[in-house]
Amino acid sequence: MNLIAADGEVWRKHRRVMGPAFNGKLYDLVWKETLDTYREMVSAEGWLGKSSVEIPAVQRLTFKPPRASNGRFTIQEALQIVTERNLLLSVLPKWARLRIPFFGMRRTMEAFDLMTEFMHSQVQERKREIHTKGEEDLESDVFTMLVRANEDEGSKLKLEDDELVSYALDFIDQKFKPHADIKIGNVWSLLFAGHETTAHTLAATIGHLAVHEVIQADVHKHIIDVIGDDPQPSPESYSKLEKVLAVFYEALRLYPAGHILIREASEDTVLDIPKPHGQEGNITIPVEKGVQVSLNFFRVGQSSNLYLPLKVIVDMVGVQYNPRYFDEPEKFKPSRWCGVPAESEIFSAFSIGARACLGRKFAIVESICFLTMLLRDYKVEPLLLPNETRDQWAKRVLDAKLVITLGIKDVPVRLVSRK
Ligand code: HEM
Repeated sequence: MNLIAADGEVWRKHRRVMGPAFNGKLYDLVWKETLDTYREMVSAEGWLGKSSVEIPAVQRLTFKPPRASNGRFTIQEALQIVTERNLLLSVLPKWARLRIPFFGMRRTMEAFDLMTEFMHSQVQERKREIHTKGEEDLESDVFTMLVRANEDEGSKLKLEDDELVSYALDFIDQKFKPHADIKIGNVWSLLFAGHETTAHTLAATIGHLAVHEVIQADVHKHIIDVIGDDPQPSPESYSKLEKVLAVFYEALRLYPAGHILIREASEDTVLDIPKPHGQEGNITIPVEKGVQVSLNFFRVGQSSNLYLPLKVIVDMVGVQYNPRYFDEPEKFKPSRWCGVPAESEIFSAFSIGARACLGRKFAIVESICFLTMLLRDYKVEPLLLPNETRDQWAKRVLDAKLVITLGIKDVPVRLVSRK
């Protein structure tokens, strides 16, 4: 069980353990870490002193987690392999995983081992700190909170070892028969929830700014107005950078990383939903307790008034492209977010209500900081193929790609130094 998968009382327990870690102190830390990460990236990529650099896929940068290595490959590579491969692994019995000579299976298993070792070493380090440091000297980052809850013998909020760092995703047993052994501790679930989603959205933001020169110039001016050439802008700048937030929100609306949400009716109920945009009246759908609910409709025939509910999922792409809420929904128009209050439900890509994304502000602070620094220092241009126009680039690149989360295809760009 983990926070994302749990329901009812178990969910409440996990949320009570993790919720307090998502506070102002954490967001200041996220801001500072992101500044350091940005600087490290510029230096490690060898961009210093160059007037421009070409990046065949900007995802190569936005997907990079912290550096660490076991000599075979880095945590960066391991995490990428793990996120790409965990579904493939789940449909192979354990014994077959090391024996199957193709699909880079050995490398995949090594990546899992490295990630697991890394997680356990982090846990051990946090445990040492918990036992040796005083209360006031302990960090209040999410990882520390989770390990403390794991150490909290006798407490109602104790997290079991399984709930901390375990990982098993097996849908096939040793004899190739279907079964379900799923254990994804909170640390893994946070990694999956936070890493790919943010990385995809950053890539989509950069891709759209590359072809929307006027919008990019306006955002750049705004950044200069707010932080000037300060090499270490303070976390307080965050709340003033609303145009950077608007481009991030708009990219996330176009590519909602959490593209499906599963909901189960906890009691018999009736959904009363407006007909598609431009049509009068509502559709009423009875939903029985236990049914998994969809807000997506399938119209029977061209003109009939019969709608069949597809009772499977909440279709987040449908919500974000609904012309009832967004004019010209296919267009990249960040200005639609200007002046929208933070608590408005119109921005729903992190979901809304009790089960909304716990990492929303984490993701936003991190992304605003990264985009602000990148766009202040570099102009982003599309990296065109020979004889390709910008419009052709946009048609080729600005399209969706689905792995576990929804994202954008590889975004090739040129960064031109503004210094
Ligand atoms: C752009 C980045 C992100 C997007 C678009 C996003 C989107 C979402 C969505 C749509 C949900 C609801 C899922 C559902 O109800 O089935 C969710 C839940 C959640 N997200 Fe995020 N997320 C992002 C980043 C993060 C980050 C950085 C973290 C952690 C550091 C995080 C942690 C979580 C957690 C723990 C939940 C489950 C909350 C609960 O059920 O109580 N997310 N996210």
